[in-house]
Amino acid sequence: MVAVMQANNSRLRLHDLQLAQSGRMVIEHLDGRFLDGAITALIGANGAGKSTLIQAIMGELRPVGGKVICDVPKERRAWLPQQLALDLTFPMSVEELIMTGTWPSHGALKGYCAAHYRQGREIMARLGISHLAHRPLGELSGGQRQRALIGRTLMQGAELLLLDEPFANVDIETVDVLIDVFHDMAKDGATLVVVLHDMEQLSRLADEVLMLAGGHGRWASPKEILGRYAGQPAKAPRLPLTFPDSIHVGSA
Ligand SMILES: Nc1ncnc2c1ncn2[C@@H]1O[C@H](COP(=O)(O)OP(=O)(O)OP(=O)(O)O)[C@@H](O)[C@H]1O
Repeated sequence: MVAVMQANNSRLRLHDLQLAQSGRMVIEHLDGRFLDGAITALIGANGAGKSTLIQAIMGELRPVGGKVICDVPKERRAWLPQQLALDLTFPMSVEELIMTGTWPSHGALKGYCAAHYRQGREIMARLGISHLAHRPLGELSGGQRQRALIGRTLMQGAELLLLDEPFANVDIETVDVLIDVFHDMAKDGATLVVVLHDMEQLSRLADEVLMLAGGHGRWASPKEILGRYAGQPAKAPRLPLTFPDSIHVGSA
């Protein structure tokens, strides 16, 4: 567990960040910081650049200008793509998947000690999947699979967790369990960045919001965003392609 940070601390900062895909600019001159011990919702219309920003934070996409400054060690960073992007057909059980969370810091070849197995069992109990420990991943429901994947990030002791639509294809009970787990991770000092499209989930989860539109980013409080989009269907808010003037613009 990491120590709880002061609210104004940040181990993840963006400085004049400019990102492109295949030579086309996607994000221009983005500044700001993600608070430690907080959950930031990353929102924007399809194609606004949410996944592009996450790729850059993970170091998988080189900025064309500016930089991402991340003080979280690589072995404590976790990135969970959209479920559809994952191939979970390989023969591995839930427990085996969760234990791989030790690999980034412990290595893949050393094997596991009793303490690792104990921790793995505690994590499965916390996520309500103890009964699935020996179930192959390919035989899980969407919600069960998502709990197992989050279990792996807990085993890793992730201090920076990037999640791309973590509640897509997930049952309501799993949403409740995962929201509690994410809040607990933030309380322990982790930095969470969550791509969301659902305003109800945003209201339950987010401490702050980064909205992307038209190549630019705006920082806002959940209250401001919810005030503006409250009247829209929770599942399909029409997020703007450009910014409404009344959204407060935060600073780095
Ligand atoms: N590998 C790629 N090659 C070329 N263009 C890309 C690539 N990946 C993304 N893009 C383009 O970059 C822009 C931003 O895409 P990105 O996937 O970051 O958006 P997003 O906000 O995550 O969208 P969605 O909500 O649909 O997941 C889009 O115009 C997209 O077509």
